[in-house]
Amino acid sequence: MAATVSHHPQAPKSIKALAAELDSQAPINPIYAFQQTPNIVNDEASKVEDGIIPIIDFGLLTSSNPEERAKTIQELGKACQEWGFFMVVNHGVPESLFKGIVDMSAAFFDLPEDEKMQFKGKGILDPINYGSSMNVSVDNVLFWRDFLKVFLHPEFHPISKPQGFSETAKEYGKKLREIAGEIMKGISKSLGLEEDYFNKALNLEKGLQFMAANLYPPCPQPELAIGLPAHTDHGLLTFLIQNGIGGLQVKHKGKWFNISPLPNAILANIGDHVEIVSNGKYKSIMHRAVVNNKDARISLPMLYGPNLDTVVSPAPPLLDPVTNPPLYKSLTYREYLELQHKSKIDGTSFADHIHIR
Ligand SMILES: O=C(O)CCC(=O)C(=O)O
Ligand SMILES: [Fe+2]
Repeated sequence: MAATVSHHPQAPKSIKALAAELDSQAPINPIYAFQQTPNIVNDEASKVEDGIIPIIDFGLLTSSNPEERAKTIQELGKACQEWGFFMVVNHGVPESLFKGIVDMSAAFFDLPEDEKMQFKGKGILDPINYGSSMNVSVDNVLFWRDFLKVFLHPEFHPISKPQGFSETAKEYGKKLREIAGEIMKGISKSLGLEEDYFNKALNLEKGLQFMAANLYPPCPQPELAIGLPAHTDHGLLTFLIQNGIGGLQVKHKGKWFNISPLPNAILANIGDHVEIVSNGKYKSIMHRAVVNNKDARISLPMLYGPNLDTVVSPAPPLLDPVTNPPLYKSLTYREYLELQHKSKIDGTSFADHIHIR
């Protein structure tokens, strides 16, 4: 099932091409205006506030001073439990590398439509996948977004255009992978598990890691469209950077918050597979992307997950038959992704679908 707007006969090849054709007065076609509940964006927009989310100092998390490290692990655990989102600072990734990957992604979306189409994917596990929208196979709607996904690990998949993209993606992927590994050790310890628990149980050495680039072109009627509907991320950790334009909203204690990351911080969130392994102690948090009528927004999520063929289950050392029985079914990451892809986006965390009732 091709995840592209060309699926709809009346639609142009990408949201970028559509946005370029529309003038600012053009009425938006309802196929871009899907919301899980009618007018969710309109109804809830007034409740959006600027959120202050926890900050994790990566230098302290990896400190050789045991007290500093222990204190930061505690803060990390609190951030996972209360927000599911946090900003990583003092991470050592040079600003030039952030700029490099943002610029390369912008250059990709600027390629002629026919050249981008060479990378059109067929399924969620395609290592290189360019398209628009989300689950075109099951949702009768399109979202105001074009995307590119590239798998970086356990195998690196080079993409031939634009020139220099692959080199930058490789370097960026390697740096973020090191950071993800340390954060997973911290999360493991914060749950009371041994530091290498996730690493060993989920075979993270051969874990899936991919980058995505999302382009949200300016939209003439942003209040009627949605960039990405509310969802949680699969996998363990997502790291997000953006081109300085806001649009991410996170649901916290029943309210939507606008998130504006600190410059050069990496915005991190935990995914469904941390929720499963922690047996629900840390929840994967709903988030969505809204669009605006002025600036093109680029966001770059990097997903770090288990090995595709490893079964993911609640961690046995955390369980107790009476006080903490397993709440989630055991599935391989691959099975989870395939099941999720067959399901309609319904505004719930997909982890809820494998909840043992
Ligand atoms: O664009 C954003 O800020 C959010 C992107 C996102 O949630 C995703 O790609 O999963
Ligand atoms: Fe997401």
